[in-house]
Amino acid sequence: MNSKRDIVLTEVALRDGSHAVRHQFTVDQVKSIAKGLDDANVPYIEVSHGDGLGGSSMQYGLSLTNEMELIEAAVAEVKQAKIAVLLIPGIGTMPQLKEAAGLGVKMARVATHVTEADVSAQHIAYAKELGLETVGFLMMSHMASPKKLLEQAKLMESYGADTVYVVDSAGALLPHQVKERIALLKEHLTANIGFHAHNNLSLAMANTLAAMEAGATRIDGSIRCLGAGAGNTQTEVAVAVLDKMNIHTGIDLYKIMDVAEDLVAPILETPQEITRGSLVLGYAGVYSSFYLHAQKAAERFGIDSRSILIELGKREVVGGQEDMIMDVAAELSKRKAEVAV
Ligand SMILES: CC[C@H](O)CC(=O)C(=O)O
Ligand SMILES: [Mn+2]
Repeated sequence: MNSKRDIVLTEVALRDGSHAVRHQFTVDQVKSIAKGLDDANVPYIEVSHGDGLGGSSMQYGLSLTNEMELIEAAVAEVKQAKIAVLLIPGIGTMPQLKEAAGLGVKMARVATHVTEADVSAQHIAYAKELGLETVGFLMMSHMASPKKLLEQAKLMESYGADTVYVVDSAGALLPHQVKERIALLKEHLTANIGFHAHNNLSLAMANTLAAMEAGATRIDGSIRCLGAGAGNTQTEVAVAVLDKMNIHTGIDLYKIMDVAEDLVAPILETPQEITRGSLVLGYAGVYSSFYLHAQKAAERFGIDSRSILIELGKREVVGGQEDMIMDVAAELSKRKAEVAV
């Protein structure tokens, strides 16, 4: 197989998909999926808690299995793929990054809210010091103007990021908005440009193609759409579409289809589809990882999860503010009770 890839895909189901399975991945699941992805020649496989290293907590959701065990298991299974981790400064720590590097991780993706790139400086520098390929990951990119996004991307590049990602965490961006953002970064950065989509408005594939057209050379996918909210760009679909466009991903189409059908589909609690909840996430521009929390809060307070998500969107909540979900739910439920009196 020709090994030169036109587009480099990072498979995120074993990290972003952690949100969708309430962080309940087992060692056996990670082993079999990582092995299948490696065998299909996927170049990068991200493994961590959904909120990155150190995410296992009451606030973000407790992991069933220590993520270092999952990372170690994935590293042991792969022959050619590189294992990546996500780290959000303030949630994950430098010692955890060091531990992951010691286990054989090859790439660190340092994620911040789109307007807070400055908090990634130390972590990006440390990841480089550890010899890791390093990505700056600008989350909730729909919340910043293209000009602001460029300023933040430049910061990450100046800290040493090899690649800077535009991250559509809420699946809220429209194709022309993706194009505008990626094109601007492409014009002004020397780092590789990446794009991470969510499918809440059914635009993940279209947005990924728009990003590539504007110059992105790194993309993310989640197999069987196993990611937060409605999932990400579906990896096996992206491989098929890009193949039809004569864009070489290096990934074996039949093998990746089989991993999706035989290994990933059976572990989904419900099929990954655009439910009204995930649609509202994209429409309101709220973090996909807030979805399950909002559902729980809605059940607890007897209100519609959509009202919670729309209100969170109005308040422009950012990752790390999951505790606001219960506050908003309590407030809306109180308002509802007052109106009923
Ligand atoms: C809370 C971290 C988040 O899941 C990272 C990510 O994949 C995104 O922002 O889309
Ligand atoms: Mn994501």
